[in-house]
Amino acid sequence: MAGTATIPIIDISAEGADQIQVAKELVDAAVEYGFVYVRNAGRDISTEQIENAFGLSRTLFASPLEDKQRCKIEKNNQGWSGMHTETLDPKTQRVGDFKEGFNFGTFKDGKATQPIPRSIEPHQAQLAGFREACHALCQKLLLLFGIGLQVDPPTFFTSAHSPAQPSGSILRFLYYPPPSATPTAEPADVRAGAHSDYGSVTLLFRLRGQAGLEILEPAGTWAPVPVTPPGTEGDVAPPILVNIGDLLSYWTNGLLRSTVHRVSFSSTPTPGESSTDPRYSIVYFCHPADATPLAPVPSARVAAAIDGNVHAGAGADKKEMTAAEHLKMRLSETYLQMYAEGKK
Ligand SMILES: O=C(O)CCC(=O)C(=O)O
Ligand SMILES: [Fe+2]
Repeated sequence: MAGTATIPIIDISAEGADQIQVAKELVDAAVEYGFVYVRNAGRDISTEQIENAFGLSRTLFASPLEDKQRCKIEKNNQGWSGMHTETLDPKTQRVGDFKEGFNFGTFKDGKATQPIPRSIEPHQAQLAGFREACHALCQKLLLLFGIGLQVDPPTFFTSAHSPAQPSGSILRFLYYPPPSATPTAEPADVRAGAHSDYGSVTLLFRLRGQAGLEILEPAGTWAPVPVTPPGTEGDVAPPILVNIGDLLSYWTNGLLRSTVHRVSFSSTPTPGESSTDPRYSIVYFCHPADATPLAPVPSARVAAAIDGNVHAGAGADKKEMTAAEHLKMRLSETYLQMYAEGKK
């Protein structure tokens, strides 16, 4: 598949896999690409759980508009965002993203702690379970990063991501209407503007056949990221796409790369994929506990990255802040309008 992104595929839960070797491969992928496919044999998150989550997403976005509007996104980053509400790349976008989103914060005793559309109220426990499974997978990845970077102790990142503490972690459903329903879209418009994610690690679930995601390669060209990369066609579910967010890149002095990506209407089609249908994706943005100071990571490899500054930008003008301060800084750039209104 010429032109498609080269992203390593790793099976972190294969029986008998050597965890040191897996950790090394994961770190190498994060340093070089910022993205990695985690092969999904249903061991970490079951196929049924993922299918159910996509089913709930369809139900949610098909809810009456008033019901979604009742749950509008607030400064806590939870709730529904309508078409064009979010502008991920304000410098280049003529108009906001052609998408709807719904951000779920925490659940308590299987119940949401925020307003949610009536249609999904009976299914809150399922959503809570899915969010928990996503967080557990992120913890597994964060432990592997600790091992692969020889952080002392290797649980340095996982302890900072305790699910019991308040954090910016968000489970997000996304719906991109079909181009036939967005006749005002111009050729240069995008379904989701170019951006890098804000947190530590992101999990992305996609559906076979639905194109659109592209990453910005070092040469400055956009490369499509197939849902089903070669060799995974026979897997029970497409691999889960994992990428490094700005916070983890910042925390590791830019050693782990936070790669810019977008969702376009017209990415070069990968065989078997198209952009003509509605597109659904599910994202889990994993963040450390709010109070976590983004202090130096006790790893010789990370420390060495300060001078080399492998990827300029992320860690370049480093000042110590907490995870919550880092998130606030990034959110205020995306929801310009909401934050401007707040300032009035
Ligand atoms: O929908 C997708 O495939 C990507 C979404 C994304 O990058 C995001 O929400 O941060
Ligand atoms: Fe993203």
